[in-house]
Amino acid sequence: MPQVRVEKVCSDPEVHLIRIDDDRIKYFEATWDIPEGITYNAYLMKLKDAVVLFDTAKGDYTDLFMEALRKLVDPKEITHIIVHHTEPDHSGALPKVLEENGYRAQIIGTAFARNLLQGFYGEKVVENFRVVNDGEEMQIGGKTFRFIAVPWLHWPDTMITYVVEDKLIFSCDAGGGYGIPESIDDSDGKVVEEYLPHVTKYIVTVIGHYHKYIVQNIKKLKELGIIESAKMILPGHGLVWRKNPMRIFEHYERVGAGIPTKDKVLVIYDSMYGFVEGRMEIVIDELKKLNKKPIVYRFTDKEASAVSDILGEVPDSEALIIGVSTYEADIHPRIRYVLYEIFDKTNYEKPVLIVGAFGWGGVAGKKIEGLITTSKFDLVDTVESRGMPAKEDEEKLREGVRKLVSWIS
Ligand SMILES: Cc1cc2nc3c(=O)[nH]c(=O)nc-3n(C[C@H](O)[C@H](O)[C@H](O)COP(=O)(O)O)c2cc1C
Repeated sequence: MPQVRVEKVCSDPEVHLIRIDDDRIKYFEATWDIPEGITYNAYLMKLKDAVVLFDTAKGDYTDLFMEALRKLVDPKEITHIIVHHTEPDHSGALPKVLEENGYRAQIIGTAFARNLLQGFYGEKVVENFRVVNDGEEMQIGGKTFRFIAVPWLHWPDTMITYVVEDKLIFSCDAGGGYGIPESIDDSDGKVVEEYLPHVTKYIVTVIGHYHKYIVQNIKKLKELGIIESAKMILPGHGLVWRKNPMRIFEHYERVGAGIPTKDKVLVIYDSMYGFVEGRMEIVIDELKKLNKKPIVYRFTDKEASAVSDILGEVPDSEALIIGVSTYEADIHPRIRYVLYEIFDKTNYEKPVLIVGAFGWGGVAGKKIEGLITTSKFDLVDTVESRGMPAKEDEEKLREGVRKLVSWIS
């Protein structure tokens, strides 16, 4: 059952986190398996003559959100609502907030955000909307709020807010992750270590399609000098970063650039009746002999891996091995979908070995080769043959793995 956590994260200025812990969700964006759940973070800042709300929560949890908000402030007293990104997991409760606010608050966001809010919730919601441009500053309650556009992190509407005097970055989706961390901030190293793989999975599934913008936007923020000096990063999902604020953007940069973890090789395969699997056992054995660490995801008649988990493993892998059967003169449907998402969301310059099995005419290997040609990945070799692997197939498979490993080193 989703819970709400309300905690003061900063005393001067007074900032409260309102975090909805969504453990009911199964498929984020109706697609990505997230048994780890997700949080929706909003923040309330109380200043001398202003009360500022940064984002809201998913519409399903409007009542929970309003209850928490009312404990902190009479919604009528909210003077400004900053909308960093209009995706409904952050904006769903906005119409209700405005209704209880009596439409007094000024809403602040990009021109894109204004149009999207109007489309999602109607004209009334944007009546008092103030469009801000990239780099624009506003004085609110004695503080300087600088708004910085970070387009495609994760939509074209997205911006972050930098509170200049206090060096606080309200970063919405940028800096966020899946999971429901047991603490609210990064003070516990163990919590951070458990959380970061969920961040990687979030980055690739949610922002991966635009991953070049991760690198570009972080470069932009670094050039503005606000990341190095940030005292706190307050994202729209997951942990608040106040012990080591740099860490989350360093992690984003590593994922964006696809920096590998030494010796990690991602192995993905389908096998309907065990013929591909027989090949993969040889491949995995050879990888281990060469001191590589295979991470294996499979699709069989007994198990199906979550595609979101597979995608989360790609950025820090040194190389990929794809095992595939030919299915109705095409790539097996499970692998077809996985590859579609890999090439779309995690398109990195990494070597790939294809291992295939077929019955009467191999097609899958050739089709994957074609897909690799139009991606950033590099084809090392294709080892494809009929049915049960013969002795000479085994030698070719081991040779293929050796080629892949020498490509990495
Ligand atoms: C539904 C289905 C469709 C298949 N389509 C083809 C095909 O179009 N061409 C081919 O050469 N083999 C085809 N095969 C045979 C498999 O590719 C072959 O048996 C392969 O060894 C399967 O490996 P696996 O048991 O590890 O999945 C098909 C098999 C099945 C069950």
